[in-house]
Amino acid sequence: MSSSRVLVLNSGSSSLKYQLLDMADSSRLAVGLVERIGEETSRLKHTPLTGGGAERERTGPIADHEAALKAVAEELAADGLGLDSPELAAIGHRVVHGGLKFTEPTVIDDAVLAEIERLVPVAPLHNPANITGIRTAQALRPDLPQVAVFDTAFHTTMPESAARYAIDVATADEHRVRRYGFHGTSHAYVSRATAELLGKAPEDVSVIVLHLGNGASASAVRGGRCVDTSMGLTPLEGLVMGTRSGDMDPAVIFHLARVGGLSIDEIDTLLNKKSGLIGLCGDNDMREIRRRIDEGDEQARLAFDIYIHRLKKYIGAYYAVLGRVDAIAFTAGVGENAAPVREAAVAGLEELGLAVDGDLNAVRGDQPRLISPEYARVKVAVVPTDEELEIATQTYALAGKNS
Ligand SMILES: Nc1ncnc2c1ncn2[C@@H]1O[C@H](COP(=O)(O)OP(=O)(O)O)[C@@H](O)[C@H]1O
Ligand SMILES: CC(=O)OP(=O)(O)O
Ligand SMILES: [Mg+2]
Repeated sequence: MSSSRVLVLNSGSSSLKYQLLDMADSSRLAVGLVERIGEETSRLKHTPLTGGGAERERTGPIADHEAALKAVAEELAADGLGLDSPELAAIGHRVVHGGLKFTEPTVIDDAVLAEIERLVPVAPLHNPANITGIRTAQALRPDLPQVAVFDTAFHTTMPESAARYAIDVATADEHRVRRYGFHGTSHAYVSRATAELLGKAPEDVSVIVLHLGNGASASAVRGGRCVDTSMGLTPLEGLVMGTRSGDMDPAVIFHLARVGGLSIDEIDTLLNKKSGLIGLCGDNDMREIRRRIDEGDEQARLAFDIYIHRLKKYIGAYYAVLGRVDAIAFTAGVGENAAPVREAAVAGLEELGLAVDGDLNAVRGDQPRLISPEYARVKVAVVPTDEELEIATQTYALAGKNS
């Protein structure tokens, strides 16, 4: 029997997203999500996409990522798609921080795992969950190749002028302090798909990608290579996010510690989990924020305006970094769905050749599409990201064929 299936695991700080794909035709066999891991109200939503089974849900406490993956394995087994299947060729893991060492997808062995572990201090929300996912998957299928696909890999092409902070070089080098960038799998996929939408080769286009999910980042991509991105040492820098502050004067931290009396851990939690949209208005879901704005809520309005102001600054900055821009691509939950965000981010940039057509912007869909008017010199696009398909493709290319 040929083995062409790949299981993709994307472990977040409190969630586990997964997809089982058949790489013979890149089709999805099952997809699902475990949310609120570690809380009393965990929820597993499993959707089989083959064999006509219906969507299923489990609620109740799921203590950690190990328990979550075991529950996922049970759901898959119930559909005859269990992890013990000989058709499974490999397991692909999204790993958020790969430092500078990992520039390509990598088959995981003990040394690779140790390196991912060493990077925990610079990705405290993400790498520990990734490691648990890998260990649990290894225990379930020790014979299978497990592949790490790194968020940071695509950004390793950034020039030193973009990657370095302007701090003492010896200190920076000693502690590996530099800008790594994240969401790279998405930036790579979306920049390529945008070139395709324009009918051009990736080598021939310059694109600004705006990945606006709960975490959010922008990137400047020239000829298929990343030249700058908004996230830094950790996924805290850059745009305003669902719960993260993005850019601010680093002296805010000293002030909060010295004058406010907050501990470093408290400030870490404040900036990573209680800031951004949720800190500004109490909600991190753009749907809810738009609903409140429609009802005249001033706090939601201001949160939205701050979010847009930052986004616009990055569009301008990356326009300048690239010098010439062929397209701006909006992606991820907010970028793909929130027409008012796209409209507001581009408003007033006509002098830069940028415009959004109201009717095209209002169209919903899951295919890449242009939303700029015919005359716009710089195209504006909505390009749905597919990190899982990209991870599966890379995993299968590396490990699938030999198994
Ligand atoms: N229909 C919609 N309209 C506006 N925003 C949406 C819509 N659907 C999802 N979102 C936004 O997308 C976010 C989730 O994006 P996603 O890319 O799935 O994030 P992550 O991968 O970081 O969990 C939600 O928090 C919400 O703000
Ligand atoms: C790196 C990062 O911010 O990831 P996510 O958006 O999944 O939190
Ligand atoms: Mg995401």
